[in-house]
Amino acid sequence: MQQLNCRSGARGPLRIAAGCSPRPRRAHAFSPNPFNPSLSSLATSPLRPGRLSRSTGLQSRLIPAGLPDPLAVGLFFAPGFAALVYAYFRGKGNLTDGLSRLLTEISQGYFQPDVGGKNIPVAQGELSDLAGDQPLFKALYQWFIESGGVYKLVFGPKAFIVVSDPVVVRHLLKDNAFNYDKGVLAEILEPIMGRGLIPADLDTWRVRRRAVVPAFHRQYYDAMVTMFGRCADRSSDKLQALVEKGQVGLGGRVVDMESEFLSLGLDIIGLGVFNYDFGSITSESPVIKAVYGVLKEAEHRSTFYLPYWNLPLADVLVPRQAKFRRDLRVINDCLDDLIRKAQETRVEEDAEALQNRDYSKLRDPSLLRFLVDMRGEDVTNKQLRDDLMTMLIAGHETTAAVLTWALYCLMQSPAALERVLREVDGVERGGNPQGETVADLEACKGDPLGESLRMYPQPPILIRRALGEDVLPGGLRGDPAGYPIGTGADLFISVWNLHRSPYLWKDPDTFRPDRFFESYSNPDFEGKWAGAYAVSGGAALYPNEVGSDFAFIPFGGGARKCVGDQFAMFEATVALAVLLRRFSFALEGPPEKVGMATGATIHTANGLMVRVSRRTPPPPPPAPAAGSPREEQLPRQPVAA
Ligand code: HEM
Repeated sequence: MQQLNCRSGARGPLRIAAGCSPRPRRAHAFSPNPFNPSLSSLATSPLRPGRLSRSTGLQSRLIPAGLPDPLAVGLFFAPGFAALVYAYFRGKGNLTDGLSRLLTEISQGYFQPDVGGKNIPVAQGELSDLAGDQPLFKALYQWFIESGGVYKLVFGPKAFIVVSDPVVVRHLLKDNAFNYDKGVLAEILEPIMGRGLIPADLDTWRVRRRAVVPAFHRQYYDAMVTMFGRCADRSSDKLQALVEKGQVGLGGRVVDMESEFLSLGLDIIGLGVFNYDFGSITSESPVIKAVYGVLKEAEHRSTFYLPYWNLPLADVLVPRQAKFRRDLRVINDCLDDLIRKAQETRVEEDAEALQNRDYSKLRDPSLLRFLVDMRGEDVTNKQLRDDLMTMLIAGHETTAAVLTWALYCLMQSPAALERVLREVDGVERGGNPQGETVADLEACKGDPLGESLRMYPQPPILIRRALGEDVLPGGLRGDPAGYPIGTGADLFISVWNLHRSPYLWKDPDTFRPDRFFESYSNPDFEGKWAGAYAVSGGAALYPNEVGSDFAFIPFGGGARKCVGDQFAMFEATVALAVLLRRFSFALEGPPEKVGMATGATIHTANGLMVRVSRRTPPPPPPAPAAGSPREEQLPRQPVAA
């Protein structure tokens, strides 16, 4: 573990401390973008020890909202040149650090609005200290161990409060959830998702959430599970063909399974959300290319320092912005066409009648159909498009990433894999899981999938911005008086830290699906954290934030919790079951070679290269006698208390 020096009120040439920015909507030009705070594109030197101090809590605004654009543009570019000079004359020669130091001095000199958080410990250092070879969410872990569950991370004139404590997370996501919006994340996503659920302002969110949630109902899931099986069969057939080509003398064929899961995820989300078959498992099309282009751009924006997309004439002057616009147009045209067709065939009914339609006979069971047919929902086409785009993006990479890391973990854990195989061979009885069987699969109830989501949360960081003043609870060993923060304070909820916290989990870095059958508590919380009780095998579909009192938040929690959680868990379960039954997977090369990179989700740095070979499943065991406990058939390894 890297050592960090603590000192109070550090000042001097290396210091970059400033404070939280109060919503500089127009140009928070120099804030690193935390949607994916890897900063890898900025890093020019390896991670070095940073310094921690108690903050003076200076808050800054770089460019006040309301400035005319030409001035904003001038302010936007000028510091870049100045930073070059500054970095040069301060003898460091690192543009990023020079820029950051310069901004600190400017912000401390001229812009010091107060958004609170004065008593929160501050992590300080060069920007390059915070980056390096590893993604930033991993660097955040080191500061967490040093400075506790609430600390401030400062970049130039911006600061983010990093939260890794379940007591504080519960406060942010549940107890005082409506005091927060998505802040910087919404600013990045708004050009793509408009006012879809993720970036939506609270008023829009309330209306759309009420409309969208009923669309995820029992019959819909049954239809989806059948569709998941069909798409997984397509993936299987493709793998089968690849394996047959490479089988002779090689013991299998090396395939990038991450890429296969991305294709599978895209086809599934297209069919489930707007009944559009991308067919990406087997082909390429302009729409698929455009979707990947937009996803890539979203990711790039999340790692880039300057919001070039807000600049006047960016569409003309910045080639990637021009490409982004073209890609967005292709997708929007496709979505508009689907929406138009759905509008033309609209049959209005109330939500209950819609849920009781016979989904086994529906040609279009999609969410779009439901949303268009809902009585009284005079929603604009633009809003519908925003909703669909949001779900397309939110539901694609996330599930693919879960499958990628679940397979990665299972390939290295023969005992866990063996248990999953016994189950999929037994429960499926030769066919794909259907609506009634899928929830019986322990894999679905979360053991391996839940455990891989614990180790590789998607996304690894949630983002919030305070809409009003608040006092964050102190949490474990924090300030007992709590931490007052003001309007505009930006927060990272580090799901990675929470899920790997040594205060919340036994062996946090070990893949151990059985952990969800155990209970865990920590008296150091002095009753403020209820602990995690055994959740698997119970009524919950998967281990979740309720059973862990916000120590485990794979789908967030509270009002803004993921609407697609069950969709995703069913999808991942079916895909895993279908593929594991037909194929054997072995990691090609050492696990470290896989590496980690982060965008909106954690993906591999080098692909998940896997040797795939055919597997002959054993004959299914006899059906269990009515009422016999499942546990007898599926003995589990004993788990240490
Ligand atoms: C394993 C897959 C998935 C994971 C890990 C995941 C994770 C999450 C998380 C953590 C949030 C909360 C974000 C926050 O609080 O800032 C969220 C929100 C959301 N997710 Fe998912 N998600 C997944 C799949 C899906 C799918 C399949 C869909 C759609 C079909 C979806 C749609 C959404 C939407 C619309 C929101 C915003 C909810 C709101 O603000 O009301 N997600 N997701």
